[in-house]
Amino acid sequence: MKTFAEFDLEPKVLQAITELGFEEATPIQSQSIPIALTGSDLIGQAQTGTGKTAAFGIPLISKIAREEEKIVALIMTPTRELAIQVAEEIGKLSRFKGIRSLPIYGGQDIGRQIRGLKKKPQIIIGTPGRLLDHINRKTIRLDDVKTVVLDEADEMLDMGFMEDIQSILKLVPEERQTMLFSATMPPNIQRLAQQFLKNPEHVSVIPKQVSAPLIDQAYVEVPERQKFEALSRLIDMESPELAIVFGRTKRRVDELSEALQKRGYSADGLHGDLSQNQRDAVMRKFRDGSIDVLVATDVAARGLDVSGVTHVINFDLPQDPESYVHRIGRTGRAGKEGTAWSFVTPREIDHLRLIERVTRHRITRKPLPTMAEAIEGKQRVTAERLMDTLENAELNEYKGIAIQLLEQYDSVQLLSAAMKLLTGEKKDSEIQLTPEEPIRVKRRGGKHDLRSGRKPNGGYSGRGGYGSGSGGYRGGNREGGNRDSGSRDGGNRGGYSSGGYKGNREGGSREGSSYRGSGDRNKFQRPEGGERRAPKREDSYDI
Ligand SMILES: Nc1ncnc2c1ncn2[C@@H]1O[C@H](COP(=O)(O)OP(=O)(O)OP(=O)(O)O)[C@@H](O)[C@H]1O
Ligand SMILES: [Mg+2]
Repeated sequence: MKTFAEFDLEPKVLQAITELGFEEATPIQSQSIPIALTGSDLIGQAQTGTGKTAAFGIPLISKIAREEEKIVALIMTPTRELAIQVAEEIGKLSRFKGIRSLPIYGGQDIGRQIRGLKKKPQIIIGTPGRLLDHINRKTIRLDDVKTVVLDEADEMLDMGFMEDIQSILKLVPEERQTMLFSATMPPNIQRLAQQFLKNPEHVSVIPKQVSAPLIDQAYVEVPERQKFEALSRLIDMESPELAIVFGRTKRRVDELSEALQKRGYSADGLHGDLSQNQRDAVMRKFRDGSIDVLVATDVAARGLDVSGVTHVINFDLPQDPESYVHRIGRTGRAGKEGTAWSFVTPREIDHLRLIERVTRHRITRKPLPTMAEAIEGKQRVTAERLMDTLENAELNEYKGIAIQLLEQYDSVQLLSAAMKLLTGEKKDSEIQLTPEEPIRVKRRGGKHDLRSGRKPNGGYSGRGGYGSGSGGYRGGNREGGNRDSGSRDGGNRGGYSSGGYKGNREGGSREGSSYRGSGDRNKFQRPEGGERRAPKREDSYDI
């Protein structure tokens, strides 16, 4: 492990890193920072929660001069929440250097953004749709941009942002550095890389399994109509500090968060149909702990970094393995442990097996939590609260009544009554959720490997993320890599018969590995005022 002092960074950047509490660089940071500082293009892949933001943020900030009054760096993210979060981290990293950065995303008052732009930020962090709006209004000019980062590039493609990204990048000078980061690199990413990156260096920090190593992964087989009961019991049994529950559709998320509230849980929902103010409020409440269950669509699957998320629960299985990896990666971050549970209906077992195969990780089957376990879990929490109060609170005012009660009643009886009261038994209100169709396994042509998208012989062979002891990836064997001709983008994704950057992947050279798909998936109308999505995704993958 390297310390940050080993990189050639200016004191003000180092100071900011120290202030953030980072002591050692994570593997992706150790490898990416020196390369990024040279200015070469870069594709960075590393497990969720291992510090990819700082891996591009630190070099990016290092290269900007404080006096600059133009936009010199552009970071694109697929979701608004991620734009806000990345902007925050960039803000913290550039604090002492005095670099200005600004998030630009849909749903926020454009006037406010224009006022922000007048302060001449050097770094813009934005979602593609709103960025284009500003470009069209001429409130953002990209003529001086020297560095572009595509965070979660594969997701941006899946959301149908390809054309927007193309239009944006056409306006950025050719002489620039382009970096692309994600935990997963499905083959379609190569199309983007070939178009927009020049001889990129690949940095992959991926051990055998793609998902982060500190996540305990389990599933329970549960019929659709029993899922809600299973969820309540699971939450009671595990008593998460903070949990994210993923539902498949916006309707599901609405129904689920309402149902959880009805049962007395402190939960709220997040999805793309809420107003930006509502989305921001929910995220704020979750970050500050005033709600402890966030129910969300895949809008929260990528990149979000909320410390204290101990549990991720897939109430519905995600459509594909990439999404699984990103969803569960909301826990087990920055060296902490986490737990991921997935609910699988009997007809979805095959889909779970596919996820296991692609992520190369066995997911442990566990029985449905029993009522007794749920009650025991709740009682444990009550007992912990009680002991905490015992140790930390001022109790003198209560002692008189306590002595009186103890004279009258048996102490065990008395404490049991107090615990019952504190546990706050939940109302067993009847909950009816609209059933979701089971996810079907879709044929995935060729061998799918989430670890693709790197050069065959240059893999990293050290530890994967912090805290993991597993060995690194050595060599590549992506065979053909046809992702899937019938997947969620309507079957027009088209595969690569052979991939390969720098012409050295088995069976293909860079020039020879042409993209064979038709571009139809991007030919659709952009919804009014909204951000663009692929049509297939809209109905089957509605976030
Ligand atoms: N060197 C470091 N030491 C300690 N903590 C770090 C270090 N670098 C980053 N972190 C912290 O780790 C957390 C995860 O970082 P980040 O969000 O960049 O992960 P990521 O790799 O982008 O994950 P994802 O794939 O989910 O987007 C953040 O809270 C960040 O502040
Ligand atoms: Mg990230």
